Amino acid sequence: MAVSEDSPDTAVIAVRDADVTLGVTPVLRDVSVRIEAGEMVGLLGANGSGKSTLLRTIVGIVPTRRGSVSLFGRPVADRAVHDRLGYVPQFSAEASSIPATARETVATGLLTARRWFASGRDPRIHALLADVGLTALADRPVTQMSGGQRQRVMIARALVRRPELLVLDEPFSGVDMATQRTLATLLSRLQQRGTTVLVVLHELGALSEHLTRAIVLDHGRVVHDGHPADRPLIDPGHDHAFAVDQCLGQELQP
Ligand SMILES: Nc1ncnc2c1ncn2[C@@H]1O[C@H](COP(=O)(O)OP(=O)(O)OP(=O)(O)O)[C@@H](O)[C@H]1O
Repeated sequence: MAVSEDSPDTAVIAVRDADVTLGVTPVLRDVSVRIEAGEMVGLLGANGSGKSTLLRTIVGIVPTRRGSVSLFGRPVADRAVHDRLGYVPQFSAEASSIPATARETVATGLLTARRWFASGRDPRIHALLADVGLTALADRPVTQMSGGQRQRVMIARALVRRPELLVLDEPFSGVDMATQRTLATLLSRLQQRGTTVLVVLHELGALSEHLTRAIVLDHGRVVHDGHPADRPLIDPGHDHAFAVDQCLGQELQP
């Protein structure tokens, strides 16, 4: 979605004309994305299309070479916005090596520069473990959990400081269909309570009926941005028709 330079900054996420290069590889090209409060947006695209890089750019881990990112109307470099943000990276990158129980892992979400100690007995942690259906496994080491259980621990950890914006990178990856439905219901409940959700997906899957918008990336560019139920006819000769069709299952124009 194009964003004009002088539009007011009411968006929870505003990425403007962003180029991102990793090493010498251009990964994102001229990306503009605007997400308003209370939306639940799916970010889709083939492997290597730049989804994780865009998420990392949005949370301030990866810098833009050109363009800008703001959260809640402030530059992403402003540390104040990070208190309002929960980020769940792809679980294999973080959770699989954590030598801690579910309770301890969720408690680390309370750590801040000002508060070095977080008790695993904090009532918030108990409530969040119940929300994600892990009360019975609270004292099990994360390393002994299934992929879906680890995802739920990491989501609970991201929620412990009650973020207004929750950003998740492929939370359904390696997760069985029943757990995907549980996670989809959880995310939908959060959205109904007012949390803005941005989630990287390989396919619309269990979240399709809950998304307010689907954004498709192809080779580092936004090639579709609309409601998941939108079925625009796409010229099959269009450069990005295949990518959009693969992600959204749309009818191509004969
Ligand atoms: N550190 C890096 N240095 C150079 N290129 C990188 C680096 N990290 C990722 N890339 C490249 O950037 C491109 C986008 O990667 P990214 O992980 O953002 O894609 P993705 O859409 O999330 O893929 P997947 O669905 O496989 O997770 C890929 O071509 C990848 O090889």
